[in-house]
Amino acid sequence: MEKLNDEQLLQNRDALATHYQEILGLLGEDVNREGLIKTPMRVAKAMQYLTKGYREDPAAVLRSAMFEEEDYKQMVIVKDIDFFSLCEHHMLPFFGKAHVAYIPKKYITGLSKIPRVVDIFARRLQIQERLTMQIKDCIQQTLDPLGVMVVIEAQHMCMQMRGVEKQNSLTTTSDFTGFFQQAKTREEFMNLIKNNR
Ligand SMILES: Nc1nc2c(ncn2[C@@H]2O[C@H](COP(=O)(O)OP(=O)(O)OP(=O)(O)O)[C@@H](O)[C@H]2O)c(=O)[nH]1
Ligand SMILES: [Zn+2]
Repeated sequence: MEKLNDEQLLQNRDALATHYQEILGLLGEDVNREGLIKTPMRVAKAMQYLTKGYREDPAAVLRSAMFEEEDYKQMVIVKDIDFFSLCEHHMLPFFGKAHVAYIPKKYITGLSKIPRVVDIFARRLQIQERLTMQIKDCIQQTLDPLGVMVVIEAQHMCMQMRGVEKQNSLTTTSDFTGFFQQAKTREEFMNLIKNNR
């Protein structure tokens, strides 16, 4: 997707606000009532914020704190990373926790960079499966570790507030590379994210 510069971003924000005003009217609202006067611009800003991941580079974030570390060859796990995303089918939120593990080969990254990568991919229109794969691919391609695994547990508002209306269902997705192809390695990760809270 093309990167927007600041000027285009502001122009798009104005255009979005105009459209949201029309949308409010089409929903049967009185667009001139006091509570709604600023709503179109608020929604425009909120939607640009919730999709700002398109304008950020996750690999650059990982590389910004990438260190050579030849000796540590065990799993590094960052678990319980809260995220909020929007499903691309309904543009309704889905949110939950991401758990990420990798086994370094030559490089490690600053720990905070993993949740930053999760956020960059989450702040786009997504499906949970693709979010899972993109995080995995970005870490694999940038750090070139011996393996990476991503598990995401999420609730989808499009399944809770509407549609099938199942309030307690949780969707789990996972994807992995390298050493995580071994069931034992996956088990170790799954045990570590379940326990020790
Ligand atoms: N695989 C996958 N499906 C998703 C995700 N988010 C939403 N969906 C599903 O996308 C599907 C879209 O199906 P459609 O039948 O075209 O849409 P719909 O008529 O609104 O479907 P219902 O939600 O069943 O009412 C639904 O089954 C949603 O539950 C996601 O992250 N991954
Ligand atoms: Zn949906």
